[in-house]
Amino acid sequence: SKWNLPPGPPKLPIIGNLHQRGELHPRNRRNLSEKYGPVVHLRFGFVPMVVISSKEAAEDVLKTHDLECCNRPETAGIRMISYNAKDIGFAPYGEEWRAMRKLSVVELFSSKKIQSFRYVREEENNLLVKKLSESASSESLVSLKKTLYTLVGSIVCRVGLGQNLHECEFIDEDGIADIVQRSELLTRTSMFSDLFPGRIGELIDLFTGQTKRLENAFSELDTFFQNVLDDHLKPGRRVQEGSDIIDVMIDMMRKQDSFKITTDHLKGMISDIFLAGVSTSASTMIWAMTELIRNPRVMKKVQDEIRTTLGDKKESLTEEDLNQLHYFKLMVKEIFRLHPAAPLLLPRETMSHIKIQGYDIPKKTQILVNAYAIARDPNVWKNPDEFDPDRFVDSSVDYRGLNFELLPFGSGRRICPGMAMGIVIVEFGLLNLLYFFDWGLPEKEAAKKITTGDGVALDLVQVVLH
Ligand code: HEM
Repeated sequence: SKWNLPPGPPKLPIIGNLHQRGELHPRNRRNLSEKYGPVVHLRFGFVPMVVISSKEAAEDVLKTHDLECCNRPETAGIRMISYNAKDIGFAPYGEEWRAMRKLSVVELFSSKKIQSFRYVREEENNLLVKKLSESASSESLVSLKKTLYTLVGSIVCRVGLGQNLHECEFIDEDGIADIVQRSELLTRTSMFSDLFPGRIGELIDLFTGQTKRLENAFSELDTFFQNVLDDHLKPGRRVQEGSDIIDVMIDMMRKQDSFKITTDHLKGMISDIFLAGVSTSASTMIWAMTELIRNPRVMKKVQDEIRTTLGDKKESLTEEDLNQLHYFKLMVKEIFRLHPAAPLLLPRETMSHIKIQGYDIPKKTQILVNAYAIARDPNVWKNPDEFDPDRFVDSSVDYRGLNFELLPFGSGRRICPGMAMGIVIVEFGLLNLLYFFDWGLPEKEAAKKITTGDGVALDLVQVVLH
């Protein structure tokens, strides 16, 4: 080749590196960079791909070449849940993406909006504390997955979609974890036509039944999104928390005073808020509780700080209580480092030929920024696999997109717009769990485990009222 392409494993004819797909699993990703360096070239079928695993190379892509990369709805499942890229997360760079993102920032994520929904987060957390107190007094085990998906789902659905899950007719509050996980299955399901675009790929998917399987999985999600939309379209709808972003979009659609908003844009927005908002925050909290239960020294240090600072007598907490805590916030930062909810960020595609760390990256190459490997790079972090919030005591490294060794929310033009909301949901939820309760593994039986994100976290745990 006339180009200096990055190194990578040898490619077989036609399939390329398809037989090495497992290398892209979060736990294996570091192996790839250990063998080939921080910029690795792969090809899955006909799709060329570059995986970035160092902070310098990530900075090159996300800062220097930000404008030359756009997000890529790379699989059929993602095209479905993004309603053909009519959402924010997978919309190509352009006017529509800009308008949708701006809408979300003004109507959902501005600091004024986030502040004004403080009472929803406080109410939902109080409800959680009440439920957990009942589990504690009856000595029944608690499922972290069910508890935390329900907490985050209730907050996100109330704030973003105007749905109070405790009264909702079309979704059960305890069913949130299942529905989100079904969507994750959709994003993970690989179709032949994703790797070999064209008629032949589509026919093979049809004959092997993959198309049908994907459509079935999507249909349940789509029904939920359609119900949310129908609820907004009902004449005389009872608006509990004031009009939300979907009301605003419907209004804009009727007045035709913006870009041409279609039902796909509305469902794309609902899908983004629900899917991007719920599983990210819930899985971060599950990992925080898992690491704390596994590391009693850190658990004690965090709880001592919380209980000494806030005193022992509070009946409920407010978000202001978070401002007084220091070590607690370092613990959350350490969780964002060890367990980034989107380990490969959102896939990008080069819109022109660029150079990363001296390597040529041709136009239309998929770029995956391996935030997981970067946050565990032994050249940057001491004992990178250890859960140790103390590493941040004298460090100014932060996770808000400016330090490329720590990118749980991404960086650049596509940085997570829900970051401020996600942080407060995670921090305040954890604060309530740690202030009011003591946590441990069940005494006799082994704790049930769940696979989430990059590994196996705890699910069933024991809770005791402090
Ligand atoms: C702990 C919580 C969260 C984490 C760790 C997280 C992480 C991320 C990451 C890594 C990205 C991709 C950024 C990139 O590729 O550079 C992203 C994008 C996005 N996130 Fe979040 N997120 C969280 C919470 C939320 C919440 C609460 C919402 C909405 C309710 C949300 C909505 C979005 C959207 C719409 C995008 C796509 C942005 C675009 O492409 O322009 N996120 N998030």
